[in-house]
Amino acid sequence: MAKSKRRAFKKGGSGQSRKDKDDSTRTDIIEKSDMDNERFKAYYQAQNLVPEDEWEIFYDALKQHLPTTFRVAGSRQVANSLNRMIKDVHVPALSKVIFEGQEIPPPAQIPWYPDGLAWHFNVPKKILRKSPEFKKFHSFLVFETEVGNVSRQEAVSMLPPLFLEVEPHHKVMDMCAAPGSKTAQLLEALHAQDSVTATSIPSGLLVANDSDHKRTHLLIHQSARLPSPALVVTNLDASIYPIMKIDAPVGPNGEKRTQQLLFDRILCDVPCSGDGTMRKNLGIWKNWQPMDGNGLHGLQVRILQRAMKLLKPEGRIVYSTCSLNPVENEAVLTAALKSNPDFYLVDVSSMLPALKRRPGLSSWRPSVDRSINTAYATYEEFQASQFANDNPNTKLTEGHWPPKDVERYDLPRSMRIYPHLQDTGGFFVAVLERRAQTDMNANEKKREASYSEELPETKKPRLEKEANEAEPSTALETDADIEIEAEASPVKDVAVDAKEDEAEATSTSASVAAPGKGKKKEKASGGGTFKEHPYTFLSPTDPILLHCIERLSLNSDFPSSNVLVRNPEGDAVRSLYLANDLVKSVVEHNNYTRIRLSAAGTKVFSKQEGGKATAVGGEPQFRVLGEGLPVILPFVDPTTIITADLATLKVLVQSYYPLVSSFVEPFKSVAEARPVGSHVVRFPPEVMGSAVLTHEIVLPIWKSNVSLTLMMDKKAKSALSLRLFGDDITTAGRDAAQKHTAPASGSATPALPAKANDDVGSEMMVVVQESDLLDAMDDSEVNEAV
Ligand SMILES: C[S@@+](CC[C@H](N)C(=O)[O-])C[C@H]1O[C@@H](n2cnc3c(N)ncnc32)[C@H](O)[C@@H]1O
Repeated sequence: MAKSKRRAFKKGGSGQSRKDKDDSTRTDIIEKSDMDNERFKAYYQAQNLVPEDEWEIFYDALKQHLPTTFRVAGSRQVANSLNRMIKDVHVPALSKVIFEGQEIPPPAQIPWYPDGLAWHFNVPKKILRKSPEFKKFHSFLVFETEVGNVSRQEAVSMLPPLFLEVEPHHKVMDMCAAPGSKTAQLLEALHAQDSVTATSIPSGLLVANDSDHKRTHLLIHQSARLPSPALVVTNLDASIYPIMKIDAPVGPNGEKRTQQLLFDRILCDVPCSGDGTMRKNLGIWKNWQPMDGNGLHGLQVRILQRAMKLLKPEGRIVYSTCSLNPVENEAVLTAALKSNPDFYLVDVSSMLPALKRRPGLSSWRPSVDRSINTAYATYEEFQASQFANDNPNTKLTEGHWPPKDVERYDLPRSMRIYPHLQDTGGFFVAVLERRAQTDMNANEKKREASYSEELPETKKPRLEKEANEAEPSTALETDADIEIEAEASPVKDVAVDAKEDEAEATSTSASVAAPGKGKKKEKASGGGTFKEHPYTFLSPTDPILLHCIERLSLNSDFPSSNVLVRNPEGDAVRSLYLANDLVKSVVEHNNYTRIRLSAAGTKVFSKQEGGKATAVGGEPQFRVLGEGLPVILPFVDPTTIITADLATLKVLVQSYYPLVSSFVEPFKSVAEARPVGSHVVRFPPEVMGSAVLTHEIVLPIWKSNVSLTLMMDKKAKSALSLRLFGDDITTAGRDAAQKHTAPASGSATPALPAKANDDVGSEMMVVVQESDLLDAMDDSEVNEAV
């Protein structure tokens, strides 16, 4: 088979990268002519997914190449600025591109996405490689993706966070979050108040969870693109997620109290069979069969039911899948709504009016076997059948079928997105809300209380071993009401707790007391591969912390009691993280191994390794990180910030360690007068020849005895260089150009605040080659969530 004819796939929701597989053993290579599946046709025609006369259009759309889509990410102000650049600079440059005699349409804004911040274009890879204009645009996208200003994400995958309507004060949970494209959107909503240069500290919280340990780390990596003190990452099975504790207001006698952490917003973007992604994951054509959806139904119901228990009254849940199968969608909703009568589906037909959608189905027939047997209209019919008699182990439950009173669930309020409606993948979204407590009648409350008995006995999810081992005792709590509980004893020293936690993490079993339920045996939460270090909050008088505060002249508003470290000793030895109050509360009141806490807050300071890394007196030197700077900037004394011009920035971008003496005045004298260590430089808007800096940018530098270093990750530096100077003038970029493999240069475009998001001190310089750019794009396709 010719390579050009082969297209690879990943199955939706499985997260398997094409690079994970050895070509010789792959069965996922498919010819265009293989895009046909009789079982798929028979099954979905039996469901009346679309009107009969629309079937061919729908089926044909599934076989078409999926357009490339991306979202301009980051905080609102930065995003709007980059969006203007795309509109005013890139789109005009891409209009009227003729390739092999054909006019290629430029990228266009996705009409339903708020503020026109999402784009789509449908250009074959060949054009991206060969058309100079598209090649430039492609480089721009790759670099901006690297630094987090652009998110490559399927259009339909952008929907669930929009329907969740997150605000900065909300407590938000993303139950199945990896690899994290929706988590990024949720974080952006929490950070809606960020400015161009400074990150706000939202009062809300985002708990991003995934049961897959490796994917949790991918999630942490992705979320680092929008560093947030409000983020917590956990690694648990969402269907048994424990109710965590947080601080409650102090009691009347000043006693410390805790309360259950219930969420305002929960996203359930559950694992699914993924057949809505067939346009991209072509192997689904070959392997599709209805039992995949049947098998996932139970886990999906349990995850949604668990979310319902973790939600506040009047809170909102968005349930979504990239599956077309009603068994994974409407059937899950009815099963969960049935056991939680205080929930209802919300009519969101007036939201995103430009989005073309179809109402959720009110009737469907599961297939009872692989060969599409949809003969049974109701569960009762099925149970009474010879088939059920002959096949007692089918594991099909009542919940797989529509209930008799299906009308009462308002299923048409849920949304189906089909590929032919607006040239996207297939998707399902439903918005559920919990009634205010006073609206619940006594009967409903009673049913609510018996929640745990009502949980359907469904097949155990196929999870990683360690996720199965993590069965927190509080997962069995049935009560989701907010309870203020008096602490039996004052809050213990967190450092002591952390050490105890670590000891627990290494044991194989532990006895813990579930609140109000006496002693109970619990499997070790820290089993399997959970080997995280404890989280310890530093004393505000910690000498290293005080040194960092002093070095940057942080004002007294800096939340110095919210700085934590991650090492067994609980000392400030390497990195310092900043958490907001809610994240601190989560860390302090929950055993970190039991909730398998994988990340909390964001890194702001790091020890400078090597060279002149010790200050006078032999103290280790710490520096502010690029990713941490926007978070601490609001607290930095403005008089300590050095002001510099574009010519200075150009020198800093061009070389790794320019000598202080190589700069021009007045910057040179200012830099000479500064002590060795971490400093912050602001570059005000300026025009210098063809380079235009439209917004102020603020960046961290490190001063050694004789030289300065711009503390930016190499890719962020290249992206900044391309934006500002129209070319990659960094050392890496010049090396690449010398090998005739440099990333394509773009025309000088207005600069955006750069995200300096890595640890330059320990960084290996790698030359970015043109082939890497295409691969990088491919990687983001592979990792992109659907
Ligand atoms: C559809 S993907 C989520 C995509 C993600 N929301 C995004 O936008 O990037 C489903 C995720 O659920 C995770 N998962 C599977 N079973 C789970 C469970 N029982 N609890 C939590 N996560 C689970 C998978 O590891 C996978 O990452």
